Amino acid sequence: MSAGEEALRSQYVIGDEIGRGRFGTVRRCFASATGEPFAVKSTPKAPLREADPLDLALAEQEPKLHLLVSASPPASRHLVALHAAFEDADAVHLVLDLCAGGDLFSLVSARAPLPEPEAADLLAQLADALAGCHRRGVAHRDVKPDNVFFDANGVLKLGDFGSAEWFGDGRAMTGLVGTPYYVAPEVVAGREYTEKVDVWSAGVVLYMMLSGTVPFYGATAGEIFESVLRGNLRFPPRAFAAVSPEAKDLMRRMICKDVSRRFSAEQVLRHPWIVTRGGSAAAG
Ligand SMILES: Nc1ncnc2c1ncn2[C@@H]1O[C@H](COP(=O)(O)OP(=O)(O)OP(=O)(O)O)[C@@H](O)[C@H]1O
Repeated sequence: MSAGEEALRSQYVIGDEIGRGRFGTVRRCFASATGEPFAVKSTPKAPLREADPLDLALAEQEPKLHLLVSASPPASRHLVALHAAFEDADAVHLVLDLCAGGDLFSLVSARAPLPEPEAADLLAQLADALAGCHRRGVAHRDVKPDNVFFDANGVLKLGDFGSAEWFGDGRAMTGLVGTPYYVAPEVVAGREYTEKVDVWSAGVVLYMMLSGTVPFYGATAGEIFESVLRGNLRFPPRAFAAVSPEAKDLMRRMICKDVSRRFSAEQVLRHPWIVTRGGSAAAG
């Protein structure tokens, strides 16, 4: 057993595997002292070293950036908190909030289009998570439904800081990271970019919640990138006839090619459609 796994097992009892990602596995675990449940994400470094030096650099950077946003007091209650990290030459083990309520990908796959009050409530929680990250100088860079989780009480938690980057010293970011349907055009274009790439991706998530479709698509990653670069945002009546003008207004301000005009996460939180939670009577 490696030193990291041994240190992990000295404080946590390891349970069943919950899931598997491209490089790592996620297992249930329990704090030995209290029995409190967590999730532990373990990423072995050997396959990463063989795959791509950028992937290895990101995996090694993940705990630092994740800690920066979730250390007490957390930047937002809507971030998956990192409780402990164990690292050695072989692997990185991250002990995380257990998200027992599934993820947004499963929710939209089963139920989209969502009613506007529900979509607005989810986007408000996501924007709060992003505003918190951005205040601490961290861009997530892979906002998509698969990385948006729910805890056992249904509270939204943004997770997976495996693509995150620090921009806190005002430096511009570069590098093609993210996921084709959700990635911002300035990332695809290979230009320098800012934390507003996360707002574009969150806008695509909103479009997905309200219609069950994505705004930019293609048969291959290359075709999707071309569509993203054109950035021609449309609301086909078949999917959007029942969607309010206020929701469309917010999507236009998030999925906006001109970065200087694109909303920040804080501006999203102040938009009338978010403030009134999609016009729901419960808003206050
Ligand atoms: N904190 C968590 N609590 C509960 N389940 C989780 C948690 N984090 C991840 N999972 C689940 O574990 C699985 C693997 O997650 P992981 O983040 O390692 O990979 P991925 O995002 O699916 O893939 P990749 O990171 O390679 O793009 C997913 O099915 C995810 O739903």
